[in-house]
Amino acid sequence: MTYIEKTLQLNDPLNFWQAFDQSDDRFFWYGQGKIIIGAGISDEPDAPYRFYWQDFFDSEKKELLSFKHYFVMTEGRQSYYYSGKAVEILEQEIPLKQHDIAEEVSDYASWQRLFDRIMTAIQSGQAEKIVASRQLSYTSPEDFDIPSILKKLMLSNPENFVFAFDNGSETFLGASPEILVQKENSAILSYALAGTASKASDPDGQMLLADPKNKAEHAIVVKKIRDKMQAKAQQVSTSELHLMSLKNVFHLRTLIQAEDDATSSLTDWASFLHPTPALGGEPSDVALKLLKEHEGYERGHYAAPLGVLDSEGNGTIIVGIRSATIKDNQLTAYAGCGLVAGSDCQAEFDETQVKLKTILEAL
Ligand SMILES: C=C(O[C@@H]1C=C(C(=O)O)C=C[C@H]1O)C(=O)O
Repeated sequence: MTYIEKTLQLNDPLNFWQAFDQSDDRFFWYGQGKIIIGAGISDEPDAPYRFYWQDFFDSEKKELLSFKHYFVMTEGRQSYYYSGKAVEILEQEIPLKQHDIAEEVSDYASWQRLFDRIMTAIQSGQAEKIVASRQLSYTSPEDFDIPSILKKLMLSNPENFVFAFDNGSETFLGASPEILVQKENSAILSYALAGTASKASDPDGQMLLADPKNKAEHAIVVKKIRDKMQAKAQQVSTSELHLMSLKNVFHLRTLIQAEDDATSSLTDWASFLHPTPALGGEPSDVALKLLKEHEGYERGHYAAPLGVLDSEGNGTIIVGIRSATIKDNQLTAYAGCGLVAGSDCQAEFDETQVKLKTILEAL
């Protein structure tokens, strides 16, 4: 083992994030009671964790990164793993900041154009479902404060996975509710997460659970993930359809599980399942081609696989939704939703507005 372990007792784990130079690559992960922070790229073969990311469209663009320094917090116990020289972690109060953001210009006209294109493809039978998205830009008079945003994301979204990847020049961060694939030895799990209602209009989610359009949209995702899992693993099972309750929305969720003794790696699984019809569409090739041509921006990390693997190769890969890219005082946020026959342009736009709140409420 080239890593040395030291016990820490930080009042705020974000002090670890802060301890590294702005030019160091860093990643942050919070989910299922665990916090993992990595800093300073390393080529050590025996890192305790590795961080994975993949581009949304370009499957060749992906990386599995190891770091020199790790902060790991599980069940209240904190460890610092380092290879080389330890860095002193100073304890400071990390204040919650309120950013004074300038309103974005309305993009409804371009949303309507994209919506019309997609609905034409759906109505002519070329596709069953296509997930359209928006990119919005915001400016703050001061640089955005990443630790403050991460803290707010964790406080408001305990059910989500909060993540950040800082490549030394910009930060991609968010609070995603959606597991693309989780692996615990031979046990594989994926979420079919599609179908959304705002809590403001459907306070207990019962309208969503009974809604035929949302259920049909959801069923497309379940079928695709289940069929794909069946091609690669045994004992594929699906849970009952149920609600996932988040801060501002409910989603329809079905858990899909399988046993894989054939030793496909977690990252193989991620590349195999991505993009599910929850983020791309069905058929996938038709949806991706249309999105590439007409969405009007490059998705990059948005809706793309991103996650953490331990030294045994077990871990969790989520999709980078409810997310934003931040560079200094500029922020670009993303939100999308699935379009199917019967979708309404204004209602879908409103759904993306509610999804954007995950990021906007953390600023
Ligand atoms: C595309 C996004 O979310 C996805 C789309 C959903 C939907 O259309 O109902 C629900 C959850 C996610 O799979 C997003 O948040 O940007």
